[in-house]
Amino acid sequence: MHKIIEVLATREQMVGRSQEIILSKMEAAVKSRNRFTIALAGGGTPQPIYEALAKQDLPLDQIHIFWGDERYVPPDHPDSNQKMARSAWLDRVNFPESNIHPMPTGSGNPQLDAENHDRQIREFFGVDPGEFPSFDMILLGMGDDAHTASLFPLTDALQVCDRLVTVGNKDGQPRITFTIPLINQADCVMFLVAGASKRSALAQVFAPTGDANAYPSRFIQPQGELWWLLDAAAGEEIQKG
Ligand SMILES: O=C1O[C@H](COP(=O)(O)O)[C@@H](O)[C@H](O)[C@H]1O
Repeated sequence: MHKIIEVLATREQMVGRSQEIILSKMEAAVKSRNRFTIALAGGGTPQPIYEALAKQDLPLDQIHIFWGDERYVPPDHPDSNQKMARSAWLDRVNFPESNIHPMPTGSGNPQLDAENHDRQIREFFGVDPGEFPSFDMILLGMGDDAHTASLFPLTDALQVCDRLVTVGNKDGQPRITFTIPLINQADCVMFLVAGASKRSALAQVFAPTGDANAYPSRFIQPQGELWWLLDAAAGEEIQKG
């Protein structure tokens, strides 16, 4: 793993820097494999990044969009991560619908939806059960409790290591989420963390030792690059060392 931490003075600079990194990973993947696979994060932090990407001239036919987690709500629900990314980016440009791979949330059975999406991802990448595909890039946020994707502290999802997708548990509410081994198989994982409310979780995640079950972002140790892009409000202490 190659870990890079950058603290940007403002949230706007963080947006600019993340866009730069996404575009350079996209260009490299399209050049070498004719395809760029990216999993998006939900929450408030990445929205301006998606809005900025919507203004770029991108090779849309070669970009495949997935999500690292999803709230268990219909796709047009205000809490839906898919809805946020569609309104901020995907619906603003001419994205081929067949390149958009949302997490299903419609069966009424979160376990079944997780299994179906697991199979969809395997079919897309052509991998057998027991194998983990490598996304070119996975974007992640981090909550004030150090959760990432929908991997919440002290929940069963943290122990799942034989599947790509599982059911997360946010205060008793189901979510659909990538598993830790799927995230860790990525070529590049980029955390986007902004705001002073994230400081204490960041201190726990960056501490030399600690309990990853209590601070799940500690589990994220990809085989490729790990970027932490922080704004100054979140990263003040980290910057001081
Ligand atoms: O619930 C979620 O929260 C995290 C963090 O969101 P943020 O608003 O603090 O940036 C997000 O990464 C995740 O995708 C989302 O479902």
